[in-house]
Amino acid sequence: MSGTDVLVVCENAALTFGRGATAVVAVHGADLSIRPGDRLAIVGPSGSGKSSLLHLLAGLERPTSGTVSWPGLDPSAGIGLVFQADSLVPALDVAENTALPLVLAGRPEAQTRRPVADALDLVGASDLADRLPEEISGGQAQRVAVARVLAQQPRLILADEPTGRLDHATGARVLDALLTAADRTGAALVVTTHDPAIAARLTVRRAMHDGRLLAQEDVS
Ligand SMILES: Nc1ncnc2c1ncn2[C@@H]1O[C@H](COP(=O)(O)OP(=O)(O)OP(=O)(O)O)[C@@H](O)[C@H]1O
Repeated sequence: MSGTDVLVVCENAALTFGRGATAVVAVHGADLSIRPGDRLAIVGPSGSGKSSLLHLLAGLERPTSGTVSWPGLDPSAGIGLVFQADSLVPALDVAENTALPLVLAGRPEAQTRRPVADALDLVGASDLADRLPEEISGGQAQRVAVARVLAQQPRLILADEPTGRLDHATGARVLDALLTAADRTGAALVVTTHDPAIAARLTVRRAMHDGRLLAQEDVS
């Protein structure tokens, strides 16, 4: 595989918040490459640095030292982020919420219908299209949040604790949606989780502990 097939590369990438005595090293020099088709779980307890690492991969934070680069990807267009917190707009129905990033990017509404319908279908939420966020469950809302990312057809999906606040069965369904979508679109998928059962469903797992990304445990 050539170098430009690599979507994102972290080389000794570190992220420190604050300075001096109160500085917190959220990520110690992390080395990581993500390629098309990868299915990676970053596993660790609360505060271990998982979100911080994901933010580096997304380009939302700049490394304090080391580098993060995207040789085979335009990070402003090719990355889809699924956040843990509820992020649906209450006044918009499910279809409008799913279309929102495309509309904000300037796509005419008529051209959003197909990708929105496809994305809702992929997560099994087509029947919710006309409902408002207050009319759906937390698990359904999280699947819609996944659909909203899928509608943008990202080549790299970064999901930060997408199942964190859901019961086990609902969380498994959200993960099903992410895995199915990644398989069908060929996207790479990175999921952070503290749940070993969720991590077990990804192909490769890497543990994080006190900001350190530990060696790979490849289960494929
Ligand atoms: N904006 C910030 N300013 C200061 N410290 C921060 C900031 N963001 C994170 N931290 C600190 O960095 C460390 C890693 O936090 P991070 O959120 O990356 O961990 P996490 O593993 O994702 O935790 P959780 O599962 O609870 O979200 C923690 O000590 C946290 O308090």
